[in-house]
Amino acid sequence: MANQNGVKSQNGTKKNGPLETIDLAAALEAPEDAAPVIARALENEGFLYLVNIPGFESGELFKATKWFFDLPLDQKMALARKAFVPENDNSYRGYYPVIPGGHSHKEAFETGMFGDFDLEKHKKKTYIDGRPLMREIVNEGNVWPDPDSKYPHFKETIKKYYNIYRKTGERVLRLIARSLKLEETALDHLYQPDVLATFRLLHYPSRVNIPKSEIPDEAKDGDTLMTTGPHADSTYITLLATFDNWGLQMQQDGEWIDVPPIKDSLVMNIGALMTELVGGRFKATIHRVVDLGEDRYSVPFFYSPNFDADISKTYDGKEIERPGQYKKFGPWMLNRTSQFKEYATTDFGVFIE
Ligand SMILES: O=C(O)CCC(=O)C(=O)O
Ligand SMILES: [Fe+2]
Repeated sequence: MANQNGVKSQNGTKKNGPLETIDLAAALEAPEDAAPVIARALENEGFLYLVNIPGFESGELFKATKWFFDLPLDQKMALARKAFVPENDNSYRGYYPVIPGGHSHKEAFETGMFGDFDLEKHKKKTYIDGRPLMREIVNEGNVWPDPDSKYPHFKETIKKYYNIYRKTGERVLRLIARSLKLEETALDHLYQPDVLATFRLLHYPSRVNIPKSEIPDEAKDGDTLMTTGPHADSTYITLLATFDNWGLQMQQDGEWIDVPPIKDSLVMNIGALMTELVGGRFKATIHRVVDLGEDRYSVPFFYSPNFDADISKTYDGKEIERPGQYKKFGPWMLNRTSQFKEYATTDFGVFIE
């Protein structure tokens, strides 16, 4: 397993195992020092750690996450997306249960858009030939467990951490803009009025006690049992709390390398769209999650631009060729999302300019 103790690298920044560690509070004080370190980490590993993140305290988020998944299944299913419970109204946000039979073995609770966005205005759904509008699906708002439950602060806690992750993403993107020799705020307009991001609480129940013969081959790599198979993330940047869990591994030179837990850190990695927008300069590194015999919890935030953000050109103005000729972020992202089994039966609706 990788070394969990930080070692000093030559430029004085701390490396934890294979990865660079960015002290975010210090990076905000001296962005000109941090920006090149971030760029180098994204070019070389595609992963790094953020620590000393203003406002972020993983224990509080873990408590809320664990509380949610400990709810009885019927209370969680009351929040399930329409694809799982047809009488529910929520198509995009909410809960999805474990879908047995694949490499991906997890339940999730998803929220998004808390910023300045007026969700009430967007609650209504319009149908064209029986199909909803894509824009309204992504703006449908969040669903919440019964407010009379024993954990009345769940919604406030999730909202608080959504905003901490979002702010962190914005800060890191400014450092990335700087590292690309752009104005620090050059990319900000892509993230207003709010990001079309997903904040996902995850629980991976362990399958070690299930007979091996009942576990699908796609979840096995020799003797290693996976709970999420090898993949690259789709969008811009992923910010991920792994709490004190091992299990996350990234691929480097054909080897699987552990990404060990570090207290109060967020692991950050790059998605495929960011790779395209920076002309291939940053890596969308393949990673997976291994089942180590215990239930695992994690909380990623898939930080993305807004629905209408133009993704047709690189940041230095070169046309991007991609299948489907998607020019706007929203339809591109939903097409990609529908390729995951958790969304395969979801109708994301009709796209109108
Ligand atoms: O749970 C983790 O540690 C990683 C999750 C992940 O890779 C993903 O959701 O894309
Ligand atoms: Fe991932």
